[in-house]
Amino acid sequence: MNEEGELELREACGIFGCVATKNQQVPLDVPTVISLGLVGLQHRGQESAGIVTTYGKDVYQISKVKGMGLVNQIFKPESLEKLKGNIGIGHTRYSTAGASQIDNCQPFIVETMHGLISVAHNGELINAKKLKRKVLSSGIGLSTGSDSEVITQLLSSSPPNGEPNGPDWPARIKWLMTKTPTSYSLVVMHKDVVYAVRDPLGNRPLCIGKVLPGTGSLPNINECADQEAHGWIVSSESCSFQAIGASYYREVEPGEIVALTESGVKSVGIVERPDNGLPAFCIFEYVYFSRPDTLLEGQMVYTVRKRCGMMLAHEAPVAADLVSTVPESATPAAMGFSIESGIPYVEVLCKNRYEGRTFIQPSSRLRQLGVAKKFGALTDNLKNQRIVLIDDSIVRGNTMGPIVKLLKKSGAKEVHIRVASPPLKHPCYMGINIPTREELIANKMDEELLAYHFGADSVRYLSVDGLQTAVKEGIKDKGKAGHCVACLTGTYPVKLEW
Ligand SMILES: O=P(O)(O)OC[C@H]1O[C@H](OP(=O)(O)OP(=O)(O)O)[C@H](O)[C@@H]1O
Ligand SMILES: NC(=O)CC[C@H](N)C(=O)O
Ligand code: SF4
Ligand SMILES: [Mg+2]
Repeated sequence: MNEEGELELREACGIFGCVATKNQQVPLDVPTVISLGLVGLQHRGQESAGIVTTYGKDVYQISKVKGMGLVNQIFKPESLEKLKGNIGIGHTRYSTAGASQIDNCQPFIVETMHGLISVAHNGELINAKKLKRKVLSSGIGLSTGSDSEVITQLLSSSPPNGEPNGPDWPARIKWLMTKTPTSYSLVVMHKDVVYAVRDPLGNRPLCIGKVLPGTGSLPNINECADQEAHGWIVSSESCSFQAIGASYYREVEPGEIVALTESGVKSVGIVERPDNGLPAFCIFEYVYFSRPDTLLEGQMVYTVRKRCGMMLAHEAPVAADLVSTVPESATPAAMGFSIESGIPYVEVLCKNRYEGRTFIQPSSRLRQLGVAKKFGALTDNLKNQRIVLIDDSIVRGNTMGPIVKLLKKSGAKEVHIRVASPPLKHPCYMGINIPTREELIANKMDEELLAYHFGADSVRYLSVDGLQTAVKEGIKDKGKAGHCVACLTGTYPVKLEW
């Protein structure tokens, strides 16, 4: 909730982990690698960030730096100096549960029977309230409003079969996973291991990269399979690998627990989905949240967005002189629309690069002002032109109205809005703070009314089928892929229990 008491559509957090491999002549600078990794994930969370590191020898010895703000503001050389270790995890946050304040800043650290554990979480527990009651009734106090703290506390209790041979973290993680089906991608650090965990539905992304000696080269993993790793990393998105000189290794599978140690990467368990149904990977990661250079399910997000634009041109054609984008995230879809329709792609809006993403402004008033400050019209390109204007999504409708006004005022003859995703009508309970039903403009107006409201000549959305087809086209094993489309259809991947 913001100060006006309204829920906002926010992005998902970014999580990152790194382990240096043993016997390296020049050891990997793990704190710097993690901070670079988090910069690459900055688009997923801009409220606060934190890094925890250790040498993995003493279960009570860790160093941590956390703060409010952007990664580069928090991790300056002086603060990176404070981080010691050859293994660590990091987080960059957008709050979905618990206020945006330093107490809720991640990674969370708690002391367990076996020493300290640190946890960074992306997602939102669908049954957080129930689990919170469970934790509290077992006599454990909670000090924050964050569901990620609930995860950390649940991991600090022994699994039902006990631990006759010492701490069994995979068993503890599996036990947690049977208590909550979604939504979480986690990095859990204890002593000398980072566990990378993806919930059984695979709702949030998580992938592994191999750090190679030197920087700059990014060979395909098949080309560098024989090269010795300098370290291993795990990240919400592969876009963060490029800055580190790491190559993409593989995704963490839905329900999988992978251990990263100085000896390498090992799958240490998998929790099946209860009904053996398909995964429910968030389709909005493709539409808006992920960076276009990220690989999801073996395909580049940019390519999928382009295909959505092509599909949209096919489903909702219109006679026009040019196709354009509402920058940034809609640009690949606009390219796709242009290719499929044969109408040239021309830029009509100039974006102020110092203005952030509008969704995430802390209040409605600021969001509206934000839109006005964010765009200028490229008048020479649009005078007397019939424009097809592509956006990736319409949520509250704050962005589109002022833009159409600006374009018309600047001389556009017609503005036809084409949206590269279906109408957003239902809330998300899995890690994205989509506004309430009442605030979502698609619940108040159909396409015709929206066109009138925005002052546009027409509005058309992509169909749910069209979006799913565009996403599935590039997935190799189509039979195994499944996506959550709950905010578009109202059908949730699991029963909602509070
Ligand atoms: O209907 P609304 O409530 O206005 O929200 C929809 C807009 O918000 C997002 O852009 P945003 O400015 O967040 O980021 P971007 O620059 O990555 O496109 C999205 O891409 C749409 O343009
Ligand atoms: N966006 C997220 O993934 C948030 C994680 C967690 N629920 C929090 O609010 O901190
Ligand atoms: S409801 Fe929408 S935003 Fe939430 S996980 Fe599902 S597809 Fe993603
Ligand atoms: Mg946008």
